[in-house]
Amino acid sequence: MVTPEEFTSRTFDYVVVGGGTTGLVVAARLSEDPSVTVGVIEAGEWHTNVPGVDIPGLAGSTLFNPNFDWAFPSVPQKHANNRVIHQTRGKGLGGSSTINFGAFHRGGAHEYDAIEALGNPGWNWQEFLKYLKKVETTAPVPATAKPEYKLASPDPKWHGASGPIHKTYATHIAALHVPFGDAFNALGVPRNADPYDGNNAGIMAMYVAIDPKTATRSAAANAYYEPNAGRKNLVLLTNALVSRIVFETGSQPLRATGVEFLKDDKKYVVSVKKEVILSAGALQSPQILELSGIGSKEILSKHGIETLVDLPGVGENLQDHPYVPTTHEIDPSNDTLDFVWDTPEVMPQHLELYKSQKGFLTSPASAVYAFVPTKYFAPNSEKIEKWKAMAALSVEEAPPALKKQLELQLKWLLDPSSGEAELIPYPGFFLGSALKPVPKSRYSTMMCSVMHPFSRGSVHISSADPKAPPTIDPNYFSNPLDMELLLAVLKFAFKVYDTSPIKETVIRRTAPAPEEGTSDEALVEYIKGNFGCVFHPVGTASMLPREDGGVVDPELKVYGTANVRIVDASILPLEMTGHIQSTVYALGEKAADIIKKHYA
Ligand SMILES: Cc1cc2nc3c(=O)[nH]c(=O)nc-3n(C[C@H](O)[C@H](O)[C@H](O)COP(=O)(O)OP(=O)(O)OC[C@H]3O[C@@H](n4cnc5c(N)ncnc54)[C@H](O)[C@@H]3O)c2cc1C
Repeated sequence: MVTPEEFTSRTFDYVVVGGGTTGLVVAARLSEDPSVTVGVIEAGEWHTNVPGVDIPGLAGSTLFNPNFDWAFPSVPQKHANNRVIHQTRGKGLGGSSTINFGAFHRGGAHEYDAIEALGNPGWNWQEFLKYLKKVETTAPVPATAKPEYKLASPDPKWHGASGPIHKTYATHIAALHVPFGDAFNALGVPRNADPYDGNNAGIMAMYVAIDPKTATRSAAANAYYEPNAGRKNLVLLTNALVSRIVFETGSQPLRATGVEFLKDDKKYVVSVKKEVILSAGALQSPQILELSGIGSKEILSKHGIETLVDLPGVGENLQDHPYVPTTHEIDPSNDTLDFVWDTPEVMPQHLELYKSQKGFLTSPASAVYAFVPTKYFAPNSEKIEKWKAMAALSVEEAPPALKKQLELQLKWLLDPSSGEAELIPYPGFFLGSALKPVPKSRYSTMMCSVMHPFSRGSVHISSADPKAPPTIDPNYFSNPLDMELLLAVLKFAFKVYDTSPIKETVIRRTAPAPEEGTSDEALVEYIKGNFGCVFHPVGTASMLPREDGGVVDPELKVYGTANVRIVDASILPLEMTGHIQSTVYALGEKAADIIKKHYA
């Protein structure tokens, strides 16, 4: 780490904006060549030796802390009683990989192939698979956990053996996860013994990004940056907010010559020789583009910013996974995480246990996930026909660019092997919901989520001031099909709780409480009042043809520029099933190869 004066005294070959998940992948890979210089600018700190970051069971404790979380609000959501939905984004070295919940998952082969089908040659499942494997080192299934899991039999051919991120199965599994697997199975949802082979539907145990040697989080900062921090050609500047990209006046296409940033309220510019790589994440890369004069002319002129490239796709096509929890009180003999809230005095014992890599703190709370195709969560075939008609109408009414995306989503909705809903059993009362647990009672919560929402939102600057948070409008449920689907997933979760061997332990449903009403209308109100997002925003600088609202081409180059690329989750044109971090790391790896090849 250096001072801003030292940083700006150099001209770097590459300046990476945002030392987050993808930014650090690209910086680490490009600086493998000692003749290449890379400068990384990160707005937050380098969080080292922080229990809330390192200890898997404490994931979530950094949320809302301004040192770790940008904690953006959304605008009031007009299709959800004007609620403001919290948009957590990681702040600090490693970005969101430093604060996320560690689930290490993959999309389905069809979702990666769709990226290619939307106009991006070379961005398909086979190509992604190469990089998904490059990212990871896979630990053997822990011997202690094997009999309990009964789901996991990974085939090494789908898994990486020597990448920087360590992935393992959780060593501590709440006993309840096993009967949940059985209940899903009883409802027809098949077990999937290795969901990493391109078919990710079913009920499964999920890998987590944890180094099993230390039982600590494995993420961008400790996997991609720390081992390379000693490289002379890799220079990191923290606590510096990038305000814009500086371009050569009159250049056509626009040529970036530097990056402007604020540190301790002082303005600096660092020079760049080859490229600027924007990796500020799906909510802030569009912000920096707009502050730099790239975006919709209409939006830029409103804020007094000269339009250098009129690119209306910037900040549009925002998608995320909306989720809603349902909670049941269960038999008090169950071992759940509720003790953390009602008997906090036992925490020191658990911290002690953790030192010998034992106990719940070694693992994320949830170990079993279900990705459920429509045919299982739809109540009947008439409903599927209704959803099909709604989706077809959305395709018909969509502008030409969006039509191509929605056509794919319609196909997946009807595909018996595409996981269109996610259900995550959580052993305890989930404090994200509005209700409060009764001390000494035990609970089980199911997170219910829709994987390919038909709604589209946007993120744009709210001001020309780089310190002003962007205006984030995920526009949840603007397409009514998303509410229909989420309602059906919630009702499917009720069915799971009403199926053996879970049914036998349930005392009563506490959220939504039956007294609040059991009609669809009442449940929709419950969803509106209690839903949140799973923090997987994508699409806001989509890799698509320019005429389809694209912001970057298949080489990740921003249209209208000579040397600015975007490498982060914003370039994914369509939301993926489940948890996107492994895909995001993989796209960072692929981007680094694209850039290296370009200059070879
Ligand atoms: C709370 C939470 C839980 C999640 N759980 C999971 C999970 O369990 N499994 C999973 O697969 N995925 C999960 N995700 C999603 C996943 O972590 C992200 O999709 C992924 O990390 C995004 O990577 P990125 O590189 O696009 O952005 P980020 O990793 O967010 O990086 C962006 C970086 O840019 C920096 N930055 C932004 N603006 C500026 C600026 N102006 N100047 C300088 N720096 C700037 C930020 O501080 C940040 O470090 C979760 C995300 C969150 C937030």
